Amino acid sequence: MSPPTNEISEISDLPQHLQLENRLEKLYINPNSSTNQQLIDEDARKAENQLEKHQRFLRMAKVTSLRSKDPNTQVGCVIVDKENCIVSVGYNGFPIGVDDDVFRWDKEDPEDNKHLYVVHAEMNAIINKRCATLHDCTVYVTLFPCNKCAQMLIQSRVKKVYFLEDRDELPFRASKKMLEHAKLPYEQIVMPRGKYVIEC
Ligand SMILES: O=c1ccn([C@H]2C[C@H](O)[C@@H](COP(=O)(O)O)O2)c(=O)[nH]1
Ligand SMILES: [Zn+2]
Repeated sequence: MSPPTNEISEISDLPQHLQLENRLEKLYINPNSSTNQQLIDEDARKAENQLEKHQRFLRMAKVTSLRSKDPNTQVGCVIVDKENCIVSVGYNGFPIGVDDDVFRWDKEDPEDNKHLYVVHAEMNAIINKRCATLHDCTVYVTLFPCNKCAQMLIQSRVKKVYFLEDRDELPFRASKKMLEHAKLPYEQIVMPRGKYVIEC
């Protein structure tokens, strides 16, 4: 529907680039109106609630990581379904029956180091799942997944990965390349200080 006649003469007198600008201004929604402010406030509240939910699950992943016997890096992973129910947890550790006292946790000897034995937290969480499928689940992990874990998460068809810490090392760079190509989104969450304080 064309604008009223008197507007046509005003708008058509303007240079082309101003004509669009003029029309856009007429569509401009005033954020200061009470209705729009309420919409903006509601969006802000929803975003805050979402962030708090991610922080809660990442705090659980951090608590899970405390069970790891890796003296250098403890990793925890929590997987939740579409209803935000926890369906699995995992931490980095040696396989069942592989004795922590026999196998070494150090990493100096290329022929005998922990990386040859340790099961990653994400892998343990995938294996430990108490549901038929991880399809569309959300993964919370304290350390960004390596390339091998990224493969398993992609194959498990999880929906998104939230993480606390990242590393600029080849396995993690390769992981990002795969996740982005597979369109599996990931997001780093910042925890305010004190969020790990667990009242026992
Ligand atoms: O995706 C990952 C990557 C690493 N981990 C675990 C494996 C190891 O136990 C530590 C890393 O040890 P560094 O001494 O920092 O190399 O993290 C994991 O669980 N998931
Ligand atoms: Zn891994």
